[in-house]
Amino acid sequence: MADFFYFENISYHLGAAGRRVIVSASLAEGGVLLIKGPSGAGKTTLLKILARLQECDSGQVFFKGENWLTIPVQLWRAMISCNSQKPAVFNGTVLDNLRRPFSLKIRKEAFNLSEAEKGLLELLLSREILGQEARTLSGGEAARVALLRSVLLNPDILLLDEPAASLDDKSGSAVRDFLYHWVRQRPGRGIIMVSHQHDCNDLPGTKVLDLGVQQRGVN
Ligand SMILES: Nc1ncnc2c1ncn2[C@@H]1O[C@H](COP(=O)(O)OP(=O)(O)OP(=O)(O)O)[C@@H](O)[C@H]1O
Repeated sequence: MADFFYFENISYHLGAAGRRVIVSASLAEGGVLLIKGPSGAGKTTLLKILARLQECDSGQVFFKGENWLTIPVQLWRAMISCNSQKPAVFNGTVLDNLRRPFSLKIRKEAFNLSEAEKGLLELLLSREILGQEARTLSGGEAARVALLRSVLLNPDILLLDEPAASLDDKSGSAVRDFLYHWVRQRPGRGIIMVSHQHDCNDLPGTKVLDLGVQQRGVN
């Protein structure tokens, strides 16, 4: 389904007087869109725009046929969940951190402990980590906990900024397996991911938007 999620002529500047980027691309249901390009090409900025955390100069985004501006921003952010390169870690244990957004979110699902434990194991983290102070986690552990927190909230689309950047090969591979399983596990999901990993390109349903090569992306 080509019109599951797409953006048209999204235009933005890199910094106050920086280069102008104009991009268009689409994401199929069950698919993955990889955003690539050199450092400073505007990959993170594009993710923030799609998450409605930052304004663009012009352009439109459509999700399931609806223009983004017709959807309240809080609802949009619940459906289109963004994980930054520097994951937010709050005071309290890992369990507190995983539970935290359930008291704030718009959706009605309750926190599911067994789903959280299953996710931890799939991400090569032990159940015992639930009792650990979240601020004592390593960078790679914190990144995986933040990813799990987003997934437990059951978004439609995950926007991920280099989810495997701080991980060793084994953990990075577990994260990629987890994500590719997640996106196909239920209909109505998709992933847009900034990634420098080359091993994702060949996976079925994966498209690449290269901000270093072209300003107008794939359609
Ligand atoms: N809030 C801001 N104010 C000023 N300049 C900014 C701001 N945000 C981003 N930039 C600039 O815009 C450019 C693109 O930044 P962005 O983080 O999108 O790049 P990137 O492609 O994700 O890079 P990297 O691969 O290094 O993470 C950079 O030159 C950055 O300094």
